Amino acid sequence: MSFGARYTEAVAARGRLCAGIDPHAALLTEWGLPVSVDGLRAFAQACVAGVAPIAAVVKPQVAFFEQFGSAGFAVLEETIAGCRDVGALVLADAKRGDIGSTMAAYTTAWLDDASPLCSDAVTVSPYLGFGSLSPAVTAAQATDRGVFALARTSNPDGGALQTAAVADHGTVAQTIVDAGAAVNAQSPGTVGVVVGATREHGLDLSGLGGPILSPGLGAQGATPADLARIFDGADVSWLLPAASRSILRAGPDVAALRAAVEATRDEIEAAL
Ligand SMILES: O=c1ccn([C@@H]2O[C@H](COP(=O)(O)O)[C@@H](O)[C@H]2O)c(=O)[nH]1
Repeated sequence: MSFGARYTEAVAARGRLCAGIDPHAALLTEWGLPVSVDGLRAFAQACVAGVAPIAAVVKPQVAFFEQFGSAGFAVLEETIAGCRDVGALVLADAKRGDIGSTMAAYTTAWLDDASPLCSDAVTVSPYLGFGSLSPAVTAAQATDRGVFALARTSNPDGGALQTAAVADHGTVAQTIVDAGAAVNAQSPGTVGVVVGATREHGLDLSGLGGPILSPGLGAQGATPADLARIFDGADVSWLLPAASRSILRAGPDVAALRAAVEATRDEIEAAL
């Protein structure tokens, strides 16, 4: 089954929400956990129990595991496997991007069945040129996985580059959306794009044919009503709003985490 079909099935069954697993040091402390690998593991296990069984997509933020070195990566491996075991699609938020030959190694790490980090999809940075992502795109097509390319990010600094004009093609961000659309015309849903919920994006997303990951809800200030306004006219069946801290602050109680996922998802559904 193609990634687009797997994604559509997951969202139909569990609702439109990507729940982030972002073990910030401040959250570990709020949860009464030590800022250590043991704390990281306890945090991640609570997310596997409280978030992954009900969210359509979970997005571990790789940076928060990576900061603990190899022991952190071991926890990430357990977390990815645990989330997939309970039926969530795992989108590794690694934001990888490099020249093609190096991109091939990143692709092996995140999208190859033999890798302990293998996920259903991975975030990628297209700012070395969309073509540099070819190894990941080709692997995703061959294995029914996905890549999510940064287009118009949620942070205030992204605009200077991403909204720069490109002759006859709108903006830099629009070229990324259009390059993703060209891939999706061959293999629906393979390429998603990242478009933040924090501001107007100015993009034509109508021809993408793939998921639109929209971070920025909650901790970064965006609301479900903002989503409805910003994506008015887009095909919202592909829209995947994402929230991390605003859900995770409900922990460490597993039932409270579940309730926070459900409440966020229900607010999104009511607004869209
Ligand atoms: O444009 C982007 C791309 C990625 N992110 C990531 O999403 C989460 C957001 O966390 P919150 O706690 O909900 O703010 C985080 O992992 C970012 O690296 C993004 O925010 N914006």
